Amino acid sequence: METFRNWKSVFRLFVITVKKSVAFGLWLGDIGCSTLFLILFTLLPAIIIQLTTSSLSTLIVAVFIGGMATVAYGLAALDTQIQSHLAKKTFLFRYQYLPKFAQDIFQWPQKTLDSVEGKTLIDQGYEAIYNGGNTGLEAILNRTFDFSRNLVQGMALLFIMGWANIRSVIWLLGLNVLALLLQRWRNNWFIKHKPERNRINTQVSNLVRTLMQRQNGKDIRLFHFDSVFTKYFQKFIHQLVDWQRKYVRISANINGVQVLLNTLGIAGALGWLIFTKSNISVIVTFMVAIQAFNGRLTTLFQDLTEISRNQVYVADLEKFLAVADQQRHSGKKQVTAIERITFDRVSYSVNDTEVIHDVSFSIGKGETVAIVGENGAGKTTLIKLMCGLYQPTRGEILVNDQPLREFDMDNYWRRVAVEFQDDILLHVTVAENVSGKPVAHTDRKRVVWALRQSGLANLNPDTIIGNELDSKGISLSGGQQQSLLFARVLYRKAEIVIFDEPTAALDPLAEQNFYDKFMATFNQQLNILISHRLGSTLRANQILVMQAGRIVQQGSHQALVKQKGLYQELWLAQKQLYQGKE
Ligand SMILES: Nc1ncnc2c1ncn2[C@@H]1O[C@H](COP(=O)(O)OP(=O)(O)OP(=O)(O)O)[C@@H](O)[C@H]1O
Repeated sequence: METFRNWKSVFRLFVITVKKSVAFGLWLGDIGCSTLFLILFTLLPAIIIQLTTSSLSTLIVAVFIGGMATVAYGLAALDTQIQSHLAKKTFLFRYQYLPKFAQDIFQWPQKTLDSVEGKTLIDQGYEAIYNGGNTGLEAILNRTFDFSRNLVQGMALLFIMGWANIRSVIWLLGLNVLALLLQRWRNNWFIKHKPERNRINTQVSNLVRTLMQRQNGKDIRLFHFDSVFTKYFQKFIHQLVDWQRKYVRISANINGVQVLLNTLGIAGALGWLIFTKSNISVIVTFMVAIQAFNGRLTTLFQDLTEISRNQVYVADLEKFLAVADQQRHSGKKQVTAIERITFDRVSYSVNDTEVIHDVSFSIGKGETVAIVGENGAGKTTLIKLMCGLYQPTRGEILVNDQPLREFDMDNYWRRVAVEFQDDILLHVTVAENVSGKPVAHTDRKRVVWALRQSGLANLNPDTIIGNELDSKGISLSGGQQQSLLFARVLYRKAEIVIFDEPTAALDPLAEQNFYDKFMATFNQQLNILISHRLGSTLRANQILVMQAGRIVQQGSHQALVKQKGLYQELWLAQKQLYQGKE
C-alpha cells in the first residue's frame, strides 16, 4: 500500500516536468510493442515446426515466417526508440525539478533552515532527486517503467506456458513466491537501517561542505586543521564501510538462495514435461518461454528491490516538501504602510533553551532604536524575530497592532532592508548584488547612487565579484564588502531598516560617512541599529541594553549614561579605550 502511495507521489512530481499524455503514451507504447514482440518471438519456433511439417508449399511457409519475423523485429525497433525517449525524459527530470526544489527551500522557516534536522532534510531531499539514475526518484521512475514492461511480458509468458502445461507453471510460481519473500526481508532491513546511514552521510557532507568552501582554505592551512579533518573523515568513512559490509553480506546470501530456487523451478518444470511425454511443439514453446520468463523474473525481482529500496527517498523528499507546505499555509494578510512595531513580552527558544526572555518595546515610523549589549546577549536573534525569520515561542510581535504571524511574509519582507553581520555577496555583478535582481530588472541609476552614498563611487556596477562564475571577477576588501552591503540596503525603498554591526569593518572615515548617510536617508523609516560602538547610540531616540536575552535597561543615552548599570560600564570602558587609561 505504502509503495503505491509513494508511486503516486513520484508520478505527481514527474508530470510537473513532463506532460501527462506524453509520459503515459510512451509508457504504454513501450509495454505494448515489447510484449507483442515477445509473444511473436516465443511462438515462432513452434509455428515453424508446425508449418514445416504440414503440407503447405515451401514458398507460402517462407513468406509467412518471413512476414512474422519482420513484424516482430519492426516492433522491437520501434520499442527501442520509445525506450530511449522515456530514458531521456527521466534523465532530464532531475534538471527540470531542481529549480523547483530550490524554490521550496526559499519557503522554509528560518528556524528549520538553521537546525541540524533542516540541513539533513535538505541533504536527503537533494539526494532523492539529484543522485543519478540508480538512486531516488529517477531510479523509481526507470525501474517502474522496466517493472511494468516485465510484469506484462511475464504474464503473457505465463499464459503461454499455462496453456502448454499448467502444473509446471504452478510449480514455478510457488518457488518464485518464496524468492519474493526473501527479497522483502532484505528490503525491510534496508529501510530499517537507512536512517543510520543518513546520519553518517550528513556528517560527511557537512565536512565536505566546509572543505569545499574556498574561503575556508586559508584557515584550514594556517591553523593546520588537516589532521582534524582526516580524523573525522576516517571515523565516518569507517562507520559507512561497516554499514555497507552488513548490507552486502545480507544481499549476497539472499541472491544465492534465489538462484537455487530458480534452478529448481526450471529443472522441475522441464522434467515434468519430458516425464509426461508432451508434444515436441509444446516442449519447444515451453523451453523458449521459460527462458524468457526466467530473464523477466530476475529483472522483476531486481526492479522490485530497487523500487522498494528507493521508496525511502520518496519519504525523505515528502518530509522536505512538507516543511515548505507548512510555511505556505502561514499568514496571508497583506501589509499596508508600517507605522509601528511592538514587541509584547516576546520570548524565543532554541532547542528548549530560551535565548530571548520576555522582551517588550515599541518603535514608530521615523524613529531609531539602538540595541547594545555584550556578545551573545541576543541582539541578532531579536532582529531576526522582527524580520519574521523566527517566530516567538511566547508573546507577540505586532505590526500596526496586528500580529506579524498573520501577515504574508513575502509581502512583509519587501518592506524590510537588513544588513546582517554574515550577509553574503554572490559571485555576480556589483549591480545584481546591490539590487538583488537580474540586470534587466535593476534600476542602474539607483545602483550608481547607492554606490556613491556608500563610498564606493569608483566601483563599476558591471564588475563581477569573486571568480566562481567569471575568472576575471575581483575580490573586495572586508570594508568594501561591508560598504557594498550598505549600498544594498540603500537601494531598497524599505520601511523598516535594520543594521547589525554595520561599521565593524569600516575605517573611521568610512564609519563617519555611514552615519551621515544613515541620518540623511532614513528619517521616514523604522530604524534599528545594533552596534558595539556606543558613539552611534547618541543619535538614537531609544536605546535597549541587552544582557543574557533580556532588556536590562532602556532609555536615551543621556539618561542611561548617568544610571549605574551595564550601559554606563560599556560606555566608560569604550571611553577609556579611546582616551587611554587615566
Ligand atoms: N539558531 C540558533 N541555535 C542555537 N543557538 C542560538 C541560535 N540563535 C541564537 N542562539 C544563541 O542565542 C544567543 C544570542 O545570540 P545572538 O546572535 O542573538 O547574540 P548577539 O547579541 O547578536 O551577539 P554578538 O554581539 O556576538 O553578535 C547566543 O548564545 C546564541 O548561541
